[in-house]
Amino acid sequence: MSDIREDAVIQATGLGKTYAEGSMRTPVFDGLDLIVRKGETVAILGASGAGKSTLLHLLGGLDTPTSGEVYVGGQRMSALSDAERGRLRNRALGFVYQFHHLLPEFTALENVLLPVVLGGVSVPEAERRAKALLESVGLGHRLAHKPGELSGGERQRAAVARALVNRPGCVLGDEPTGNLDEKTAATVFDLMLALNRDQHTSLVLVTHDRRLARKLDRVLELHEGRLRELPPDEV
Ligand SMILES: Nc1ncnc2c1ncn2[C@@H]1O[C@H](COP(=O)(O)OP(=O)(O)OP(=O)(O)O)[C@@H](O)[C@H]1O
Repeated sequence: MSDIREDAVIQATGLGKTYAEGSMRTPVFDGLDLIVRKGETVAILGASGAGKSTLLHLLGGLDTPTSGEVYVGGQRMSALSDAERGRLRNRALGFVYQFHHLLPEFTALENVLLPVVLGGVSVPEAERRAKALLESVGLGHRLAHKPGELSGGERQRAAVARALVNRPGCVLGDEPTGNLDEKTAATVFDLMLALNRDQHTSLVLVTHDRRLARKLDRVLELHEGRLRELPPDEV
């Protein structure tokens, strides 16, 4: 039985993934250990195909490991039913992707509201929270705009607000600014860091951009199936 740390929002032990389709097997990594502490920010770097998205999916309970375990808020993901895992994900984790995944027919406010209402919070309280968050990401004047009526940076900021609305312990971002121009990417990245400081939400962000990665507390590199912490002068 591995040591499960109390200050970990996410902990992975001996994590391995091999994709298997018919007779084709694609080993990605094996035996990875990772601890994300409360309030900590972690960058994951690695070449294309190194397994960064795979790792993030496993940490977020969106895919099942071939070996090892993931603990979210101290709960072993593999011990939960699909429904329990879904509830834990909705409560304890937020997700931001390269493409915003906002629902096109809903306004910015409704998009941010959805996860809270699904989490069982009353509508007035959910609305209060969603509005406050949209204001803090600079979208207080765009509540009634649908995604198609927002700029790329505004859509990503709305996606960040949606990821944070259930006050998760950790936000997992897969290239959250990868689809934005350099300046907007830096703005959205800095915004995520500011929210991390205000709300002590941990961040695990996959990025190709070393300059952005340097802003985080720790930088890990996934290379040939191993996860290595880079010293600051190597980032
Ligand atoms: N569903 C799948 N079935 C089989 N192989 C897969 C599957 N998904 C990913 N892979 C393979 O696993 C490896 C890791 O993929 P992953 O998407 O995690 O890489 P990545 O580091 O996120 O890459 P990128 O930076 O290009 O997005 C790749 O070689 C990929 O081809």
